[in-house]
Amino acid sequence: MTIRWGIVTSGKISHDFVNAFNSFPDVGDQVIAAVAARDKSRAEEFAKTHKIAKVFASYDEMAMSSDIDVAYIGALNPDHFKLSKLFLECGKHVLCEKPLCMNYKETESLLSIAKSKNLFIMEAVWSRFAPSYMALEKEIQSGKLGDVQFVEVNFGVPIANVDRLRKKDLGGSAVLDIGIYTLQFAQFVFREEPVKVTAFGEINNDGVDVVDTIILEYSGNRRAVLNVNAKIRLWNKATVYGTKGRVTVEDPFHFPDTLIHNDGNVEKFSLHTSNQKYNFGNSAGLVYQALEVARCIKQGLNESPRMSHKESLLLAKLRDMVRKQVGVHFEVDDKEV
Ligand SMILES: NC(=O)C1=CN([C@@H]2O[C@H](COP(=O)(O)OP(=O)(O)OC[C@H]3O[C@@H](n4cnc5c(N)ncnc54)[C@H](OP(=O)(O)O)[C@@H]3O)[C@@H](O)[C@H]2O)C=CC1
Ligand SMILES: O=C1OC[C@@H](O)[C@H](O)[C@H]1O
Repeated sequence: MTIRWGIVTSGKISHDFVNAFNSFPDVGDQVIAAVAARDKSRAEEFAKTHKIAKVFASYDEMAMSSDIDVAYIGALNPDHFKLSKLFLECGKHVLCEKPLCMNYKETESLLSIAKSKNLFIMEAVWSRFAPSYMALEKEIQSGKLGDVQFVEVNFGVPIANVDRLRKKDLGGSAVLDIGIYTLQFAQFVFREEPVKVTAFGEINNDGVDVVDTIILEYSGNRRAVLNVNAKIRLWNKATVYGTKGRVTVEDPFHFPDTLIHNDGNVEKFSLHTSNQKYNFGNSAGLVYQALEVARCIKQGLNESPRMSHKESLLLAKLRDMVRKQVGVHFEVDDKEV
C-alpha cells in the first residue's frame, strides 16, 4: 500500500518537510503525490521546485480528491483546526504542524472528529522521532541517572518580528511556536501531568507573548524550568538531572544530534546530509515523523504512541495555562468550537 502525501500550503515548513522527505535514503512505500495552496500559481511553483506530480487549485479540491491518503498541514496556527477538520471530514489522515490547534477546546474537538472517522491524526512534534530522543529515553529508563529530579530547557530564537509570531491574528505566541518544544521535553521526561504550573513573561503591543518563563512542578517535588524567548537566541539545550548524574541534550534540543552523557561521553547522531536548502535548523529530521505516520496508517492505528492524542491534549492544556498566567487571550478562546 503506497502512502500518498498531500502537502497543504507552499510555505517554509512545507518546503522543509518535502526536502527532508525527498532527500532521505529510504522512505519506504510513500510518495509526495500532490500540493495545494491558497493560490494555484504558488502551488504550481512549489510543485515545479519539488517535482510533485499533481497540483490542486485549492485545499478543498485536494481534500475531496482520491489522489492522496494523508495531508501534511503546513499552514499558520489559526488554520490548523479548520484545515485538519476539512481533510479528516474528506476521509484523509492528517499530520498537522505544531501546535495542533490554538487551544484545548479546538484540540479536543479535532481529535474527537478523527476518532469518529477512525482516521489517523498527529501533532507534528517531530522531536519525538529523533534518534537522539530514543537514546535519551533509553538512558533515563536505564537508571544510570538515578531518580530524575530536575529538568531545565532553553529555547530562544530571535523571531519576535516575524509576522506569524508577533501578530495575534496570525496565531502569534512564543509558547505556541517554540515554548511547545520545552513543554514536550519536560513531559517526555516526567510522563505525568504537572501538579502545578507557574508562568510569567513579556507580551508585545499586540498582546502576544514573546518571553515566557515556565515552572512545572511534578509529584515528589520534581521540577522543570523552561525558558522561552522569541527576542534573543539562547543556548538551546536541555539538561536532565537525576540523583546519580545528568545528561545534556545539546543545541538544538528540539531536534538534537548530540547527547552529552554523565560520564562525559559525547554521543553523536548524524542526520542525512544533502545539498537541500532548508529554512529551519536540522529540518532534515522532519522525515522521521513521516516514517512514523506511514507505519501507524499501515497498522491501522489512529495515533502514534510516541506523540499520542493524550499528549497533544495535555500540551494544549499546559499552553492554555501558560497563556492565561502570562496574559495572552485569543478571540478563538471565547468561541464554541
Ligand atoms: N517543525 C518545525 O520545525 C517548524 C514548524 N513550523 C510550523 O509551521 C507552520 C507554518 O510556519 P511557516 O512555514 O514558517 O509559515 P509561512 O509564513 O511560510 O506560511 C505558511 C503558509 O501559511 C499561509 N499563509 C501565509 N500568510 C498567511 C496569512 N496572512 N493568512 C492566511 N494564510 C497565510 C500560506 O499558505 P499558502 O502557501 O497556501 O498560500 C503560507 O505558505 C506554523 O504552524 C509553525 O508552527 C514553522 C517552522 C518550523
Ligand atoms: O517549530 C519551530 O522551530 C524552529 C523555530 O524557528 C520556528 O519558529 C518554530 O515554528
